[in-house]
Amino acid sequence: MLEIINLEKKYKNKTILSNFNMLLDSAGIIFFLGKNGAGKTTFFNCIMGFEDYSGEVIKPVNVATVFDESHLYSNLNAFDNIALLVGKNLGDSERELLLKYIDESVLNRKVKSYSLGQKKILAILIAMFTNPQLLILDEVSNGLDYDTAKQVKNLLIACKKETLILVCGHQFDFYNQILDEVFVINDKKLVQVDINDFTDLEKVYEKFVG
Ligand SMILES: Nc1ncnc2c1ncn2[C@@H]1O[C@H](COP(=O)(O)OP(=O)(O)OP(=O)(O)O)[C@@H](O)[C@H]1O
Repeated sequence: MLEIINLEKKYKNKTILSNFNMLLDSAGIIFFLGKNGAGKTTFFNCIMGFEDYSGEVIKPVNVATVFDESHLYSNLNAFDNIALLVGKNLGDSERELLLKYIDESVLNRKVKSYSLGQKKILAILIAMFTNPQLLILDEVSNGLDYDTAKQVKNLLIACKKETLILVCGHQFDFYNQILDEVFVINDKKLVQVDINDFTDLEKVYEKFVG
């Protein structure tokens, strides 16, 4: 599903990511842990092809990403956003999923009136409606209250059954219970954590970064 071979990223002469290798061949949530400036977004940008790099990225054809909510059309309602950004009519199950997470009265309002959580949920749903084999979510847990975080977690659990989802973020509680694999990006290197030894992200941080 996703293979990274000897990926290296430099900005001018400064190496940010060195000799990254990774093979992910099944669906699930893959968490990338790293302190501020470790290179998580840069790695995601390389995978998406938004940055140049050396090495190889072998990825599925259909990849979706949610970096923030800025791509939503704020003067349009959710249905018009979906029509423009997904480019197809929703099927019954997709419509059901949409209504499960956002009330119809909200969906009919312009996106600029949405809460941050409603925008995030809509952005993730729009990404999912494009049927990606690979979904990349950069810091999707930022700024969510307890209930919205729970909703987004449930949505990700529903999505991860069939989709490979790469995530990063600093709210460890949010990710502890939903992740399937953990990688650490630290000191320019990518290290996979043995999931059999995994207890929680705080401990991984202390062991690999702190
Ligand atoms: N366009 C750029 N030019 C030069 N350096 C850059 C550029 N973009 C990112 N960097 C540097 O690359 C390093 C990695 O940044 P990146 O944003 O990938 O980190 P991050 O792990 O996502 O951090 P955070 O958790 O704070 O979001 C940082 O030192 C950053 O300053």
